[in-house]
Amino acid sequence: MGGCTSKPSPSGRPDNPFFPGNDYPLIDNSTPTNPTPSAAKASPFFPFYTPSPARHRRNKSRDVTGGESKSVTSTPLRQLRRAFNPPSPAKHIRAALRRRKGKKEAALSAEATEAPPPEAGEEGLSAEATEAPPQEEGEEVGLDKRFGFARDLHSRVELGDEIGRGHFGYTCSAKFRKGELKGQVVAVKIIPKSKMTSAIAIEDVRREVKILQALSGHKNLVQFYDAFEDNANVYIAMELCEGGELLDRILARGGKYSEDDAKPVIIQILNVVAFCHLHGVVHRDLKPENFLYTSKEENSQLKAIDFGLSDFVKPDERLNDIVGSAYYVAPEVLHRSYTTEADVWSIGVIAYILLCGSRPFWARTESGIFRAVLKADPSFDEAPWPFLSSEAKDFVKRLLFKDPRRRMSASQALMHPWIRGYDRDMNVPFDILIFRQMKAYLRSSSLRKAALRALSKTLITDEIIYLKTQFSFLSPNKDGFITLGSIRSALSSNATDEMKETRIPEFLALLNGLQHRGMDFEEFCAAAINVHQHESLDCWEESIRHAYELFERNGNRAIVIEELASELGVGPAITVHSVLHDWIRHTDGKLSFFGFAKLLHGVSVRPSVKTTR
Ligand SMILES: Nc1ncnc2c1ncn2[C@@H]1O[C@H](COP(=O)(O)OP(=O)(O)OP(=O)(O)O)[C@@H](O)[C@H]1O
Ligand SMILES: [Ca+2]
Ligand SMILES: [Ca+2]
Ligand SMILES: [Ca+2]
Repeated sequence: MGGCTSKPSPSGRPDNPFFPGNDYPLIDNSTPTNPTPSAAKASPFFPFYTPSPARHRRNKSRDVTGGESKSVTSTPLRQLRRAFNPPSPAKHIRAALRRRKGKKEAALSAEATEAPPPEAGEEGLSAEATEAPPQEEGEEVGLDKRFGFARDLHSRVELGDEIGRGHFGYTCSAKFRKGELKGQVVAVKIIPKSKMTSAIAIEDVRREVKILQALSGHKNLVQFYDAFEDNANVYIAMELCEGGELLDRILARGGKYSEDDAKPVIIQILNVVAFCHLHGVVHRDLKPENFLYTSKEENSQLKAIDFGLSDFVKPDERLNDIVGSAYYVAPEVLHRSYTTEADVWSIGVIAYILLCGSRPFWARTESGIFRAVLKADPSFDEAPWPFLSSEAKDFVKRLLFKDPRRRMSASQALMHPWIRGYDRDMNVPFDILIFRQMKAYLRSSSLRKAALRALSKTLITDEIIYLKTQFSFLSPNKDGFITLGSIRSALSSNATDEMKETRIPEFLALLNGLQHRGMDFEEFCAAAINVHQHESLDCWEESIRHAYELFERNGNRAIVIEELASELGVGPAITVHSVLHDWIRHTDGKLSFFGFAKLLHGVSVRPSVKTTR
């Protein structure tokens, strides 16, 4: 069964992912962050970056609060200059860029006049918009903009020229005047306090620094040095990356990378993102602009920057605020219930762009893009896709599964056949997804455990290779067993302080089913098998039939509805019973094939949702 391949992307919709592009960008007021729609447009902390230059034009003309600064008004040009082509037909990125540059002014004025009224009820986005809680007027008056950072920037650091700009701040080169880093040239990101017009915006900056500080040390993450403040600004001193943004390299190449050139880029991105996820951080703004090269050299190291939209997430928690950049945003973010997999989607978008030079989800307006993200399947039919390896396509498709439960995790992606052999010395980090699976397994009923054990006998080679790697990570003493102690020591090596102090104890507490015993590889496979991912394989039907046969031989038993209900943790309601009726075979009272399949998928116990915005 080892040769089983993936299915083509689910419900392969052949139609064009373009939509008539005259929708008003609904997202503007769909997040509760925003005090009011108009204030949201004026706020530089508006958490969603529109790809449409039109909005910035409108902002400018409509902005009566004076909240627009140089950095925001400079963005439309930057984004126009940097637009990718639509996916269909895939065109050479450079040619389109040249064309667009010529038409820039015309396009700007045309699009600026193109703002039709909002469409009601579309995609649920406008419905969600009404959920935005009202924010008190004049909140800014009482805002405490003290961060507790050092106030002696100017005596310790000499600021140099501006080297970059974003929505929130600008970045300068700088030099330490004294101390350990004396003479060292660094980068200082400067975020004006005048832009922090809400408690949430202030909290975002606080978190940006905290996360950078907590994660600093990974080779693909910008090194943090120190944070400062004065009455006007917050200053984040970090490693200077002199090689420019990944986006510029993509554009300089004309958009397309050979498979072998794309691999090291994607590996570095996956590496740092798997690290973030293990440490409980979702980046939420992964895009080629937010990866910098340390030097101009072709194979210099890539560093993730800009944790301005990042957040902490506990293993069991889901986030619900809609943030990110439209082209890269995952469907479940738009549905307001997501966790680490949302970052993996963004990496899928980056991988798609690297390999073909076009965006997988494209439209002329924000709401059009969102519709494409939610509904359209990216095209793999046009050049260069037919000429790329099937592994490359499978890889990208598995990052872009709309169902986050089917999507690969970052660690898993590093083990995908397309890149697995590329870097022999690669250390694949522990997968947070395995942890979630193990936790769920340890808490499930003996019947479900037996079902999972049967299914794990149908794992394919690629799955086994990945599970072996993860197992050997967790059982460093090589005695063939995972224990709480072995998990602790595996996670502690290379862990950040934050990880050691809070995260590892949290992990261990959730795995307390292992308190008095070990777990061998066979059981680990049952614990870690991901039913939703396994289901996306071509051989699923065959696989589950075979698993049921095994389960019939040594796992199935007579069960009554009450017991089943309590095993599943559902109440004794009559409606539940009528549902569970089909799960039990009438002839002998044992679990039916239907019940077996249902049991494998588990009952979805509603996870806690973190509400931050
Ligand atoms: N460590 C660094 N070394 C060199 N340049 C940097 C560094 N950090 C940031 N920059 C430059 O400054 C730009 C803005 O930084 P950053 O993306 O962190 O700001 P932002 O205001 O959060 O931007 P955004 O609009 O993307 O949210 C980057 O795109 C990059 O060009
Ligand atoms: Ca950025
Ligand atoms: Ca940012
Ligand atoms: Ca921020």
